[in-house]
Amino acid sequence: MLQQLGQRLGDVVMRAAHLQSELFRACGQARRIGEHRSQRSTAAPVICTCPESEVSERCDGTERCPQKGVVKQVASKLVQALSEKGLALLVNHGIPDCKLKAVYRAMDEFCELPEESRNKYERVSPSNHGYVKPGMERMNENETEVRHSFNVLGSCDSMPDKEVPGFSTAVADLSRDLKQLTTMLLTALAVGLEQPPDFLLSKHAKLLEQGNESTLRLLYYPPLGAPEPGFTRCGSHYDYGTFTLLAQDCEGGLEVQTPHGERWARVGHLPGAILVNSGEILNCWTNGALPALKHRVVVPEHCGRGRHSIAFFVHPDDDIEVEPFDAKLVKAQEPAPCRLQKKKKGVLTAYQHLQRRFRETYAS
Ligand SMILES: O=C(O)CCC(=O)C(=O)O
Ligand SMILES: [Fe+2]
Repeated sequence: MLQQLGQRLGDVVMRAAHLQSELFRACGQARRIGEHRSQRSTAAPVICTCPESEVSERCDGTERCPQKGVVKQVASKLVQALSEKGLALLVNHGIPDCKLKAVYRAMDEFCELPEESRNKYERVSPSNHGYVKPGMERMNENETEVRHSFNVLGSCDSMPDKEVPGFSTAVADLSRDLKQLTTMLLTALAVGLEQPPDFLLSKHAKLLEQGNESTLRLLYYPPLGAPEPGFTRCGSHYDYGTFTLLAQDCEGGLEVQTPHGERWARVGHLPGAILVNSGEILNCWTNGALPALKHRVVVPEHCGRGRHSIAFFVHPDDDIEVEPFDAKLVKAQEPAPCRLQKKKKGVLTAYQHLQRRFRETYAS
């Protein structure tokens, strides 16, 4: 009898502890991403890219956590998040806020220059490097997209340092950290897909060098007042590459359509987090197992301020082909049509795919 009672008490205590930890987890998650505030917000999975035991004061983007342990912990969470939601919020990623803010400031100063100074750095097709003024790029035809972008390719050196001292230093500092984070994520993704650790890395061997179109894009969306028909910040689209890392200020406006949902949902702002979302090439490689995320940036109703964001578009090396990997890799998936394959003539390379998208979206 006493033994039975003891057992029951033990069970109750265990259950209470379990419920408490569930509650803490749920509260932490909700508090962090503010998902409970609006029905239209999406619950973006939060992934810590530096295990708790490794987080230290010194983890500021230059001090990295040991790769091996991190990769294992991130791998399955990342694959699950990208397959179910197409996105995740990365925390403890090691990229200090001050490096992001330095780039926001550099872009602010660039946008304050007179138009003729800005135009000296204009993007000239087919290169993707350089300044893109408002209205020059359209993700869809019906709306004018009001944003300034400065695309930075690792292999190009035309930078407005004369007009904005420190521009390239701020960009280089951040790019170095983003490349390091990307290396870890590509390794984790490969491991999560049950492939050798360097399976995806080897397809991105020239990241930020000649022969690879990965791009750091600085974005500034000027204040527009209230939403107005015919104008938006960024039309709905999929990113073109493997995945994108996105940092944003607290202005808001980013909306996503998760793979199995039709409605647009806001992504709550989690200070310091970096969003990762899958792009068209990852979608194609995995035959839809890791679907590309449709997203857009709307003008918030209350909009009184400008919005800053930084996107790091991760692309495979130019000559890598865009076709589904071996069927074994994407087992148990419905065969989803890969929209990137060229009819009959074979497959596109990463570079050809990108150029095709640029022809569709850039005015010149
Ligand atoms: O500014 C943003 O938050 C998103 C930008 C974006 O989606 C893009 O440039 O592809
Ligand atoms: Fe995008």
